[in-house]
Amino acid sequence: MSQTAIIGAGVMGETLLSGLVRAGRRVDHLLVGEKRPERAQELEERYGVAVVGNVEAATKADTVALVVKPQDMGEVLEEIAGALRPGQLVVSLAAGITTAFIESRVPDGVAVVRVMPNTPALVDEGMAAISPGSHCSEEQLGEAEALMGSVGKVVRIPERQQDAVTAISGSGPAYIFFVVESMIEAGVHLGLPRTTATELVIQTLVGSGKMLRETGTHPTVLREQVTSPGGTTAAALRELEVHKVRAAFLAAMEAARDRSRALAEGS
Ligand SMILES: NC(=O)C1=CN([C@@H]2O[C@H](COP(=O)(O)OP(=O)(O)OC[C@H]3O[C@@H](n4cnc5c(N)ncnc54)[C@H](O)[C@@H]3O)[C@@H](O)[C@H]2O)C=CC1
Ligand SMILES: O=C(O)[C@@H]1CCC=N1
Repeated sequence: MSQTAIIGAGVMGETLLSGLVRAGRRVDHLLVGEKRPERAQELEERYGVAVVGNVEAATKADTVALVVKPQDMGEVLEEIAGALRPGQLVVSLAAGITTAFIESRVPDGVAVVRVMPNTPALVDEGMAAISPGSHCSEEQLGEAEALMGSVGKVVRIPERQQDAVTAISGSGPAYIFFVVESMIEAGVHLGLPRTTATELVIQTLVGSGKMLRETGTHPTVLREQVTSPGGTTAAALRELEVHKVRAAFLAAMEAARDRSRALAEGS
């Protein structure tokens, strides 16, 4: 069995680590590189995984997953480049960072795959989009697909779509949680106990998500089924249109896409 290293074990690094462990990956086939000593200790205690220096992780692993912030990527690549060798696979989960950026900092023959994951991977319901770099074989892309497939769904996309994907599914869970928070607050304003409002909103979200996935029916049709002529839903949706919520979603996701592009330029 090949060795996989995860360099940068914050929110997303631990999400991947925990998913691999849940999927049955032996911890002695995993290595972690993590800068903060207290975090390293926490992960060693929680998973029994070896936390080692980045250079050791990169040397021993066949697949190296880079899960540091985009701003830290240059420093990490500089540190591990000398330890990398042709045939290894580097999988980057960082927003904005292009395969060309990584390829220009690692030895020739190291394959690179760019991934945009999301946090529902923590409950094996992740959505990841993967794009191969310029010297990545079908087998190596398949390895990255299997890595992310252990924590959810995976799609292959051209790299030029990665900034848009980051805006939709990468950041997407935050928008959904924002809507959930807003609906709970509204319930409290309408006089419901907070616990009741929370239970109502979460189950409504889960039920609606399940309907979308299991019926395959278009969201517009599902929305129309809830909207009785002259009824309560029509009254609410009219307010959302008056407040330009649809336009706000478009502007928000354009801003996220633009921020992903800017991260590639190091800002
Ligand atoms: N949190 C999210 O929802 C998503 C995050 N991502 C990407 O994942 C990457 C990580 O994001 P988060 O986990 O949220 O950030 P985070 O800040 O929680 O984790 C980053 C980790 O990297 C460690 N680190 C920093 N420099 C290091 C170095 N030189 N060597 C070893 N470890 C180092 C930090 O100590 C920290 O534990 C980012 O590039 C982000 O764009 C992608 C999709 C979703
Ligand atoms: O906010 C961010 O930059 C990262 C990338 C996608 C989700 N979180």
